Amino acid sequence: MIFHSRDFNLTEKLDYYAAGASVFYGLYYTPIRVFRLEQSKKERLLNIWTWTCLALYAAHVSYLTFWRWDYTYNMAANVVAGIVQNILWSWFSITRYRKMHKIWAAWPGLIVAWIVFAMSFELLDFPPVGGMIDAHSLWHLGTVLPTYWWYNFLLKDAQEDMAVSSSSSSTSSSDEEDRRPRPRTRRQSSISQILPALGEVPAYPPSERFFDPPRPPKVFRDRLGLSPLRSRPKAETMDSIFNQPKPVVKIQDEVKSALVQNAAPYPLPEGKRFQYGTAGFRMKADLGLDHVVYAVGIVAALRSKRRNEATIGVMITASHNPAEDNGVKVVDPMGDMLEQEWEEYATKLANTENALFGDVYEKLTNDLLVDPVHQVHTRKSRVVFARDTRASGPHLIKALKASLDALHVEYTDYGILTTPMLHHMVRCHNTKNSPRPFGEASEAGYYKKMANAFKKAMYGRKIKGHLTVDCANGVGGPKLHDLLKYLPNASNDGIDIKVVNDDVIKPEALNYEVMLSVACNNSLLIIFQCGADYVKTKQRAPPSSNAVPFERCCSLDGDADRIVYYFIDDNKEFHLLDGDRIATLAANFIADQARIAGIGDKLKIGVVQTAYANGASTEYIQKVMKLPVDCTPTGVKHLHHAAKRFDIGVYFEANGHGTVLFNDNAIDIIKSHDPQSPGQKHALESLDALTDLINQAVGDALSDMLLTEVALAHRAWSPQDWMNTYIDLPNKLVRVVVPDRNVFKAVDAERRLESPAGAQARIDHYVNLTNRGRAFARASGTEDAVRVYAEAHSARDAEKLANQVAEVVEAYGMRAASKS
Ligand SMILES: CC(=O)N[C@H]1[C@@H](OP(=O)(O)O)O[C@H](CO)[C@@H](O)[C@@H]1O
Repeated sequence: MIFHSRDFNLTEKLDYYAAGASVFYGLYYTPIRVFRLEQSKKERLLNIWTWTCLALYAAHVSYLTFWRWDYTYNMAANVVAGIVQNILWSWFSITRYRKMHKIWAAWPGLIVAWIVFAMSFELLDFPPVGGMIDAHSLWHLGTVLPTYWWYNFLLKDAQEDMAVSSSSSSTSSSDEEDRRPRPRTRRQSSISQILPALGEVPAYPPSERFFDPPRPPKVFRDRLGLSPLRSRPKAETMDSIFNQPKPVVKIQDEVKSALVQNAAPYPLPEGKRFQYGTAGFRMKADLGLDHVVYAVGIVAALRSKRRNEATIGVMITASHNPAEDNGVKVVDPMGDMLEQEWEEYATKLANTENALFGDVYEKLTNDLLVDPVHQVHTRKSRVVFARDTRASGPHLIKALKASLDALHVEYTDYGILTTPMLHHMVRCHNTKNSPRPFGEASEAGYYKKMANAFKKAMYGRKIKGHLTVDCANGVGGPKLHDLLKYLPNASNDGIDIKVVNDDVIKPEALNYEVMLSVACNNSLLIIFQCGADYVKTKQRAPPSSNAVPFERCCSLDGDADRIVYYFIDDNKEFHLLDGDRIATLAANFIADQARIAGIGDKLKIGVVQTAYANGASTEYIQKVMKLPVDCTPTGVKHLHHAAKRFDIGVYFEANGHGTVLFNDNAIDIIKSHDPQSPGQKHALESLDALTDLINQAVGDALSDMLLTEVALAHRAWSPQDWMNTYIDLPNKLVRVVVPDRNVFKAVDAERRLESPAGAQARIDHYVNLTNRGRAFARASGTEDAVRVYAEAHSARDAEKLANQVAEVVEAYGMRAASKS
């Protein structure tokens, strides 16, 4: 090997400058990858680092060119830059390897060791062997192997990155809107920086990136040339990795038999078919729900492994259903609803005979957790769970623990919580060590976060009069009493709250719209009319609220994940302020604060509704508030997903489920914007407080209640002022029982029926005959029924249209049953 034997002045300089550039580039890139400086929230840091490195390199070249051609200095500069990188990569390897247990994660550290070994030739110089092979040439020779090795590490690291990103995005539902691109953060993810030739790669919130599921999706494999149709030389190796037959993982016999044995008290009822619906499984608690809950424990265990040991939540509740019902649902790592694809696995397990639990678990492990690259099944599972106050809760928790025990899952039992509190806990657990921790995973942590944010968001505003809160005799009652211990009262710039229907001792008192009469002193007394569902469907205040005219009242549902407001006027007329009203109030308030803060034009604010939203509210948002509105199928999982497309997405179902989501871009802007006036400062601080006050994991009645109070106080609005913003179109909701609701398949965000054939044409016919008429029918996801909604210019027309559509549904339902 001959090195530098024919150097000229110019070639020598080019050699040194190029080598310096390569070493300095390493110094530049290493902290970017190790500390993820490419994330949008670290943009400022990245800019500073870029300019520092450019300045260092320019100074280095200038010194050598214009000052002194100094070999010792050049060597020292390169060695120092190299040592810094080596230390960082070694640290990166140790921490990554500990976390992932994958050999390739340790490659950078091993490459460093190799480079140090090769570099020792450079430092421990010796006379050229045979007058030709000197120490310097051997050092260069030693750098050939790590290049190949390093390239492979970058590839693996990039694939891992894409797998993480794809998991964050894979919550897409199948509806049309969900296929639209998500808003991009300002900077692309690291993969697009490493492999720019791949083109655009969607960027996802950094907070979601640390979960690490297997296997990049096909679109990325194609882009990487990994699909069988491409024939690039490298593709064959990678292709064979991704397209090999999956290895078969055998689950230990003792785990399989524990799954079967522990299930013994919870048999699958004969002739029953369970389905994961709009909000998990929901049914009469004594008709086999314990079997379903047992199966859900297995789903949660699998899901936790799949999401890289993230904590998964399980909530036992049937929300607004009657007291004898119960239900169960799974909460994903960021506190949102279970990814849609997994509902199918939950349904499969729930319908599995006890004797087959071990085999089905083994099959799902092989299908979902194992491929030649990822052996996710060896990871741990972590689950947290809670229940509402229903009498069947403790038995169901026992069933859940039985399956978690069989699978050696690490779990925390939170006892009794509201549904949104459990979602909060899940997100807190999973963001504990992330750049955006959600909070403390305890009840006190939840109350403190909300109470502090409430005080800040109020910004000294006064709340007029007290608020009466009907807790539906559900879990919201005791939890609201606990929250009040942290909230200041009105005389201390806080809020006075009168709690009604907070009896959790009588389980049968929960929720109810059901008219129940009991004998009392020889007379009939009507009790238990309470809860958000009662108020919304009966358009009546619960008798126990005893509200005087214009007093603000609100009702929660059984698990406190939805809320509606209402008041009576001086003619004792009832006025409902439902989820649509809360959405318009919140969106209006937030958009105003953003405008006052001087950041209105930097943020995309939008509202998401379902087909049940009153047409007048949609028109008001679009025409008066001038904000975009998206419509999704029923169920908060759809709304939540759609709201993520905005910087600030406000979503509410008309029945009061909903919240507001702030994406990373919005939070960065709110936190970093430099206020130009005291007004701007106030508005920015209020917005900042709202990001904590609002439970962004899921719709939360307690948090929504405080948000509403803050918005009303800032505007100094009475409930009447709020009501006057627009006039609702009269509407009617009807529940139709048919032999098989599944024959009713809806499309276009559930606004039209695709089947049974001909039904939609009949509905259209009646809608066209009605002044300002709108109507639709869809199968419920939580009850065995079809729901019909109609609105029109007058209450009579709305009622007539609803009945006409209900008749269409009944007729087509019967016709389908007689055919089958
Ligand atoms: C018209 C209506 O209120 N539907 C409710 C109800 O769903 P259905 O699929 O309509 O049964 O329960 C869901 C879960 O609680 C809730 O998200 C939804 O808004």
